[in-house]
Amino acid sequence: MVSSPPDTSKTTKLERYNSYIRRVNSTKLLQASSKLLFRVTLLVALVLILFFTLNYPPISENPHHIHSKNNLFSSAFYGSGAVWEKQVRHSATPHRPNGFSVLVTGAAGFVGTHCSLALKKRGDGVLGLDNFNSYYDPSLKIAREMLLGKHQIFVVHGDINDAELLNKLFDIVPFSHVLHLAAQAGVRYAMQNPLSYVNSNVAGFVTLLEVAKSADPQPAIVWASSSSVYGLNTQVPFSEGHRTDQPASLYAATKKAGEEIAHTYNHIYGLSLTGLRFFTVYGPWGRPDMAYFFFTKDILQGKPINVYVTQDGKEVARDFTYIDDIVKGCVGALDTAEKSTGSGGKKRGPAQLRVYNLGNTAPVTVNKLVGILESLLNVKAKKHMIKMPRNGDVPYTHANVSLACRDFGYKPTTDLATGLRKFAKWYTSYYGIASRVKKVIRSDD
Ligand SMILES: O=C(O)[C@H]1O[C@H](OP(=O)(O)OP(=O)(O)OC[C@H]2O[C@@H](n3ccc(=O)[nH]c3=O)[C@H](O)[C@@H]2O)[C@H](O)[C@@H](O)[C@H]1O
Repeated sequence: MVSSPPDTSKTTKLERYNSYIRRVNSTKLLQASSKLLFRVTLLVALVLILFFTLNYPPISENPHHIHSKNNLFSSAFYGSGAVWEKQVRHSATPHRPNGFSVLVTGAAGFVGTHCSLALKKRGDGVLGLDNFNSYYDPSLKIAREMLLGKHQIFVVHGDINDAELLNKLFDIVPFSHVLHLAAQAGVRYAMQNPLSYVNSNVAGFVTLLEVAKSADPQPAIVWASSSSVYGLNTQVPFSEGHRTDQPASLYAATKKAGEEIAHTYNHIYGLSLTGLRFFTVYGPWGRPDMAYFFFTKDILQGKPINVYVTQDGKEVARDFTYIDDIVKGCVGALDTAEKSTGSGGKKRGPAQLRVYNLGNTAPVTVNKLVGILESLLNVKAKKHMIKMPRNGDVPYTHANVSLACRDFGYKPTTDLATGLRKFAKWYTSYYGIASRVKKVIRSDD
């Protein structure tokens, strides 16, 4: 018996129909998912655009992006655009007849903040520039920036090595002066991170000078050199004419290089340049990497501190200089700075080239400094007297300031005990521990 083939016509139809439905469904699914994908991509793109627009420079470089949104003057939140330019121009515009228009580099730094406030207070226009690097706690720099913001001083977040940004700032503002304080500071850190000194103190300085020499008008430049350039010099007190060709640290060597570079730009392009050799500056809003600052912190926390003595057991001393005296010196140097003589990158005649010591003229041993802190804080320090490590430190500094006195009346007026009391008062209030350290508060009443 021959069996007839089974009737598959029904099942075949059904299968075809099912396969058709599957195809339709998968096409629909494909269309739906591509729509979804398109919308998600659009959303991500929008979020990214918003993120990068609102966070220029990037968050990693702009740690205070959250609080700065609401403060017109507290941050260069936009790296370009009409609003940003308006802020730059407004901040740099003087508010007194014949007032200066000063670009302050390192404006969120210790000396930069104090100088910016002093200049603004007397009616000069001040524009800050700072890269907010993390050499020490950037939150302190941010707090300083907020203080500047309260006084209508705008700080651009940027680096002195960014020639494009510098050119842009000079395009917007015809700066009469630059107070150049941005630098890699710290004597001993140079052994850990030597290239950061070359990058900021040499390359950054040259970048700034390159822009300044081409600017029209060329600004007069006052900049921070350092007492450390005296290095192994043994003649005291240190005078500007003494030898400075034996730096003891790379920090000192880069500051000395800055002085030579200043000579070159003055010689070739007619830039007016004044270098100020600061002597161990201290005070409120100071640098946490400096001994007086971290000694205060450690003493209050009951931690031991290392007090250095020389290799032959002698006490180490510094010509500690209070910040207000340094500010007066910086302002005096700006006030007496002559105009640069060049234009369009060409020298038109000889220009001013100066170097001054700005110190206190009264060296104090580090041991004595610790004694003053102990009495202010009412805490006994756990002192370890150890031999000064061979890391670039010098045993002694002492400034002769007669040149600065002659040329702009520089006369330091704050002794170490008075200045440290002001520092300790600020420190305990800033870190919210004033009530624990009653003596500081009482003594300032
Ligand atoms: O005039 C300058 O041009 C420089 O001044 C400052 O350098 P210095 O004078 O070395 O200040 P700072 O470190 O506070 O040490 C103070 C004293 O404490 C001693 N010191 C230091 C550390 C320690 O643990 N123990 C100690 O005894 C140490 O031996 C020293 O005797 C700036 O930091 C620098 O950026 C630059 O501006």
